[in-house]
Amino acid sequence: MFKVLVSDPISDLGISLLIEASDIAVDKKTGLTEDELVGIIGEYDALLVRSQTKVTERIMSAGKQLKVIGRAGVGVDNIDLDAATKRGIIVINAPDGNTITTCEHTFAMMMALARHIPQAYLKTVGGVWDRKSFVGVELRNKVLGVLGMGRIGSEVAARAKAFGMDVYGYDPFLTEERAEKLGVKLASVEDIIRDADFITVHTPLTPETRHMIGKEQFAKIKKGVRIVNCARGGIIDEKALVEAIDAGIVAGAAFDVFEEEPPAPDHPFLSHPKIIVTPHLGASTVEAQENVAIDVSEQLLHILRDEPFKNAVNMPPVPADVLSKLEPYFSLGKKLGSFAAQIAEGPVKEIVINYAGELADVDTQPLNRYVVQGVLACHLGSDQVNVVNAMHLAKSRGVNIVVSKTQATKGFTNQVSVTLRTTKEERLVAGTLLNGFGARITQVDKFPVDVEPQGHLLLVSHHDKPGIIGRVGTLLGTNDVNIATMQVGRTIVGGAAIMVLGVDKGVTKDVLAQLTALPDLNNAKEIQLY
Ligand SMILES: NC(=O)c1ccc[n+]([C@@H]2O[C@H](COP(=O)([O-])OP(=O)(O)OC[C@H]3O[C@@H](n4cnc5c(N)ncnc54)[C@H](O)[C@@H]3O)[C@@H](O)[C@H]2O)c1
Ligand SMILES: O=C(O)CC[C@@H](O)C(=O)O
Repeated sequence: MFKVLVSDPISDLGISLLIEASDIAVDKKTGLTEDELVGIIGEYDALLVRSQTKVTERIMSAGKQLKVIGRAGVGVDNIDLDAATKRGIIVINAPDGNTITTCEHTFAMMMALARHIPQAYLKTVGGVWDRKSFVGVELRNKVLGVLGMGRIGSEVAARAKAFGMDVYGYDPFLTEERAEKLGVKLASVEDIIRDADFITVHTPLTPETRHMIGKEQFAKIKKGVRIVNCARGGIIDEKALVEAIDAGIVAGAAFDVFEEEPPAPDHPFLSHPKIIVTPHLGASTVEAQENVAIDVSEQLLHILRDEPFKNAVNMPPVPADVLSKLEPYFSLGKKLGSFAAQIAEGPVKEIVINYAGELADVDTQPLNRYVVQGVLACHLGSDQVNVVNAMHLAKSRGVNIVVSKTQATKGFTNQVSVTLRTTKEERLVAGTLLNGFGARITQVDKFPVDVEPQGHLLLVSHHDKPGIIGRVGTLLGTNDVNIATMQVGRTIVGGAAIMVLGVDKGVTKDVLAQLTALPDLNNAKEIQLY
């Protein structure tokens, strides 16, 4: 008999599959503290949560029998994934079940914002018949900018079209073909900032999306824009948003999510007349809660019964003999994918992985997944992509994966190269494992280099001319950025060249812009590898 603990409110109908299974015993105990969970988790094989329970490392180490944690919903930011992976606990989620519900909530928020419904309601029930203060705007003929065209963003776009809106979409995986199919204009963030009357965000919260609309964007944004966030707190800079509203730039905002949840009682959103809020209700419908609970219950049953399952967020199923040959390359593969994704511009169309040398004789499928994970995690969020779901996610986003192998190497026993083809360009990053020295990046595009793939790196492309290295060093020094390592690569003297610098801390966008403005320097990009 397997024991399942449900520690957040989840409807019986959703988990009826578990309740009715003869080999499962379900306990529902909601509102427990971490200490209380630590006290009882040891007797359970599975834990089923929504977003309230924070599944910490402490809880997992006390869960000696715990095989699986099910999240009835999309975001797994309340589960310590690393701790789960370390212990071999499979984490599963239900990414599809609340898409429509959250899309509809976004629309409810957008319409309530356009027509001041919460503010008007409060006045009316307070006995004041005020028709003058609440003149709204129509959605028809307005430009809606959708940042993040995944499951929810695409559904929002479809509904916006039915309202007669002109929809702009931006997503690193949105290609011209897909945009056309969805009937949206393929736009950049800048296009959206410049033209949109309404902006709605539907991305995960990642280092890249954190404050993707902040002070800098509000300085250029279309006056009178209205902003909706039903995705994750922090994608829009809350402080900068309040300033932009108070400065008369932004007309209003509707937020379902906060940088800190629940927000402090004195949070400026809670008393601002132009901001409407809900307490993370995006997924809270009877239908969605049933859908996600049914999905996750099904998967949970498969895992407990040792049957094939989908939507695992964390576990790499690799046979032991393959593992011993490939394991040393997993981290390198992921970093090469991540490096390539961080330097390539435009929506990714194809990932080409080439194995040279001894690796050509091995079934590299598990390693392919690490490379693809590295590419996708950059845009989808590291908590959403893992070696189990990486290929599925790539396929569902129309990203083609090509794997080629060759016995011949250029001096290395093994070499892995990752070529990323986007709608704009093709970028290549190759690496190897050097006996006794560990992982190295050996090539970036056509340039040979020798770089440890670790920490903060800067990739600078320039013309091979005297003085350029000094200028880069001086500029970084002036901006308090310490250079730990530096590699220069060129193919001909006086031609195109690159520098890869290891720096002790991240650099600001402003420093990158200053670097790019240096004479004879074409471009500077920051890459973070962990
Ligand atoms: N409010 C709620 O209750 C609620 C409910 C469900 C989901 N969510 C949240 O909504 C968000 C979207 O969920 P989804 O199911 O559509 O996820 P999804 O993975 O299907 O879509 C996210 C999309 O964001 C894109 N993206 C990543 N980085 C980007 C960037 N820098 N610029 C533009 N696009 C970028 C990705 O390519 C992807 O297509 C997630 O943050 C999820 O946690 C909130
Ligand atoms: O459980 C919830 O209501 C939150 C759901 C939502 O934020 C998600 O990521 O799925």
